[in-house]
Amino acid sequence: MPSERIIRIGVLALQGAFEEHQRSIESISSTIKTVQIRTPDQFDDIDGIILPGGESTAMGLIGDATDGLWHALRTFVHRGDKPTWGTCAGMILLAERCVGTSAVITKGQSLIGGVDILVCRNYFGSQVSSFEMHTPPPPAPCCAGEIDELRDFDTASAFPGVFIRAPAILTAGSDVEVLGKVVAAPCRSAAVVLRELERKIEAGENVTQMGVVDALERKGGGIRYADVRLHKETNASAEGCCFEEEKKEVTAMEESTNIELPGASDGTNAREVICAVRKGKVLCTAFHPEIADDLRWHKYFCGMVLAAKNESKE
Ligand SMILES: NC(=O)CC[C@H](N)C(=O)O
Repeated sequence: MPSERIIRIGVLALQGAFEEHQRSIESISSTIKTVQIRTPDQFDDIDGIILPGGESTAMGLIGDATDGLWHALRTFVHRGDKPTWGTCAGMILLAERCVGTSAVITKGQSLIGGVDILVCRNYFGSQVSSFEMHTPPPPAPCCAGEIDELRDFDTASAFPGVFIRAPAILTAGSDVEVLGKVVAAPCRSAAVVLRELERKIEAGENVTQMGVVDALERKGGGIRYADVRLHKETNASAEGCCFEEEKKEVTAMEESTNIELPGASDGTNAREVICAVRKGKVLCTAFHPEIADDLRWHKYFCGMVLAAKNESKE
């Protein structure tokens, strides 16, 4: 195999599921290799990069503290000639706007940006609320004819989306192609954030970042986290109560603390959110394809890398 036919995909290796991505990519074909990226001088030698899932706040802190790394990564992504794929925390890094940011960082989350999306961190709940659900499959990879293993692609069956403390995309700009949506209720802290976000939007504010704590501490009309109950939870517990007194208590709490979210007409707060997008050469997925037993998203990304490599030769 001539070396120019080898594809080299970098995987940001500061923290998180980078080894799982490497295993998935390398199991596709012997012509596709991966390399762990930790320093700014490594970007010239790769044909594309994956920003893995893990913890976006931690990655931002490490990235900012590593001389030149965040600058090199921003340059790579924003130049837009080679593909980037962010999964879960990696997707958060690629967002232009982010709500539900951590209380640990007061100066805001250190984002790479590049995709006009507004993400809500931890929309689907905490680590213990991790789950798997059917999500739309990716489109067939382009240039599939060039690598045997990318052919015969199943575009019909659902993809097993693994959501681990996953973010949701709330809105996407007009230049962003939506590749997948799911219907899900926000977890309690995300519901607080969404309600405050909606209030700010109605007041004409342009929100680029907002922390959970910012949403909670608003003066006059602010709510205490401990008081918050979602419709789904309160309804379920009221039904499950054995004692009248307990039932009354739950009902009273429901009246005073339910969060009315926009679009929650069915009383469950469930809403349609976006879980996969593409903007030019940047791909984002909210879930973790690297731990699903299904290589289709990895194959789709390899198709993007192959197409960009062909383009650069023209
Ligand atoms: N599995 C993940 O990547 C979780 C992402 C995490 N909630 C974050 O904000 O970074």
